Amino acid sequence: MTACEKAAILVEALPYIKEFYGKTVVIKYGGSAMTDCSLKKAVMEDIVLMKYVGMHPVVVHGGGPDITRMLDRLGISTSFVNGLRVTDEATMEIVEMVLVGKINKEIVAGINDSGGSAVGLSGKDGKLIRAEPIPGKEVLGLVGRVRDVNTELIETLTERGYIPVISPVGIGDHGESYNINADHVAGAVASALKADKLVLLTDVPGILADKKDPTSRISRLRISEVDEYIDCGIIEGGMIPKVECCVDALKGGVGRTHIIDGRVPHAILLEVFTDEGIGSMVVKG
Ligand SMILES: Nc1ncnc2c1ncn2[C@@H]1O[C@H](COP(=O)(O)OP(=O)(O)O)[C@@H](O)[C@H]1O
Ligand SMILES: CC(=O)N[C@@H](CCC(=O)OP(=O)(O)O)C(=O)O
Repeated sequence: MTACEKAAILVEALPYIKEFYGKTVVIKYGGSAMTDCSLKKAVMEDIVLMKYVGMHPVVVHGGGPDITRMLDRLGISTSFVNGLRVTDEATMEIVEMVLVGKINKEIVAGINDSGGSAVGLSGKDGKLIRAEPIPGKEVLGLVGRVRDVNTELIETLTERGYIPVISPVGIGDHGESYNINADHVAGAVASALKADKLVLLTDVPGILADKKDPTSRISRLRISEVDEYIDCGIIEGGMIPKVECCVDALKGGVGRTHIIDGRVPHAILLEVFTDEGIGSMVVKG
């Protein structure tokens, strides 16, 4: 690549840097996209770069595959209903250990190693994510939904130059833990902060019309089309909470929502700073 071409790439980013200067971008980093080390490093670098050009990235992470691996090792069986893990007390203990104790600290260390200052928080810290059981879903046990987000804590950190990294474990009225799908937490955090963008990183090129065909990406999906896609089974499993979270976020005042392929190196940079629209956008209407 010539020096001129390199400069052209930097200049292409200029309008986006200007547009998002001082704006909040919530990034959901899903367990399925946490595969190899170089990809993880690229995600950390993208987040740190966003911070240094004046945006306020806020990270919400998942870790479903790691939780499942740990439950397997301990001989605890696990199951999902519409993408949500059925969570009894023994499962909750492992969910919290893996998400808060392991994955959160790995991401914090990775961001710090790439030159940022990350602060790891579970939903219990500063009552960040107050949660309650999902009505009518008793079968899911300790799975919760977000009742309230302590935005002041997040804003205090971001304004002082820190990058908050949030685990999707909520706190109930009596200090009890709730397992919340990380997509739902990301959507609720983005809405509460009135974020400009919500970016969900996962392990597929976006919402696919045919899950077996990676070229069948739907680049824009309107809110009004979502139920039909879920009812006919095109969107299923782990993609359901993702799309629902985009819908809730848009209704909650978030500017744009994107589901992108975290297996593409520097997918966040491509999404935020270039003209290339990657992944799927869920839009109003
Ligand atoms: N229509 C669809 N398009 C793409 N992926 C889909 C679709 N329906 C279901 N999926 C599944 O959703 C998965 C992503 O959700 P999940 O595994 O929970 O990811 P993450 O850990 O990133 O939250 C994909 O790997 C895919 O198997
Ligand atoms: C209720 C529920 O399903 N909680 C999720 C929390 C982690 C998560 O959401 O991880 P991903 O983003 O990697 O899927 C779970 O137990 O797997």
